[in-house]
Amino acid sequence: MTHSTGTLYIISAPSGAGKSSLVKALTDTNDQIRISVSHTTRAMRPGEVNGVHYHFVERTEFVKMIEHGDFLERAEVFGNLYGTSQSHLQQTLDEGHDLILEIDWQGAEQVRKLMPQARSIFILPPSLEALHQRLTNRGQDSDEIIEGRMREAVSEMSHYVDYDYLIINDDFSHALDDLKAIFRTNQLQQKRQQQRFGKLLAELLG
Ligand SMILES: Nc1ncnc2c1ncn2[C@@H]1O[C@H](COP(=O)(O)OP(=O)(O)OP(=O)(O)O)[C@@H](O)[C@H]1O
Ligand SMILES: Nc1nc2c(ncn2[C@@H]2O[C@H](COP(=O)(O)O)[C@@H](O)[C@H]2O)c(=O)[nH]1
Repeated sequence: MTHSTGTLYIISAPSGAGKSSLVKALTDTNDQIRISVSHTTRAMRPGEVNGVHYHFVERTEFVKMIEHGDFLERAEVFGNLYGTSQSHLQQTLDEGHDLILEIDWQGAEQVRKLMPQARSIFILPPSLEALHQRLTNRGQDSDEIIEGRMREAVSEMSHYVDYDYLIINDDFSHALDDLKAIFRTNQLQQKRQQQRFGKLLAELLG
């Protein structure tokens, strides 16, 4: 019996493109996939729960965690610090679960260098107008914050070429089908590799 580790997925998108909504819908129907909970110094939004949406920490605590080498990757995004803690990451993969990191392009670059086997997906909105509308409709950020995020959107989107897969989130259910297909394909490939490895091992061991 061979043991298969899970796959690490990086998912990036400009703020408001629908990344978290798609990831939540995906994991609601697939219990093999886990979502990494990042640390952030951003203020908590109404309805967010500490430890569920993020680990909300003060900047001083975040800096201490950097000094202790606690982060796999970290970045300053829209004036706040965000990072992926190393703890639980390898354990989750070793348990055979796929793990999703919802991180920006700077974090994605750092993870690719450390874990080149990670698969990466970029999500684009159908247009900048739609992106603005989604940020407004979400009703969670002030106009000033929304304008700041819109200013960063084009620069964030220019990094889509570095990713393995590109999804356009126009119609939500179509985008979700695309996302599910990526995971299904990778899970099949993993299974095939596992079977080949098992066969090879059986041959070698006689
Ligand atoms: N295909 C879609 N059509 C219309 N609205 C959508 C679509 N996908 C997501 N939304 C809505 O757009 C808003 C932003 O989505 P979401 O919070 O998932 O974005 P995000 O990329 O995770 O943003 P952030 O990076 O800021 O966390 C939400 O209100 C969500 O319901
Ligand atoms: N490099 C990292 N980027 C992260 C991480 N967690 C989230 N993010 C990025 O921040 C923006 C804004 O998120 P919001 O919750 O404030 O809307 C988001 O689009 C991600 O790209 C992380 O751990 N590392």
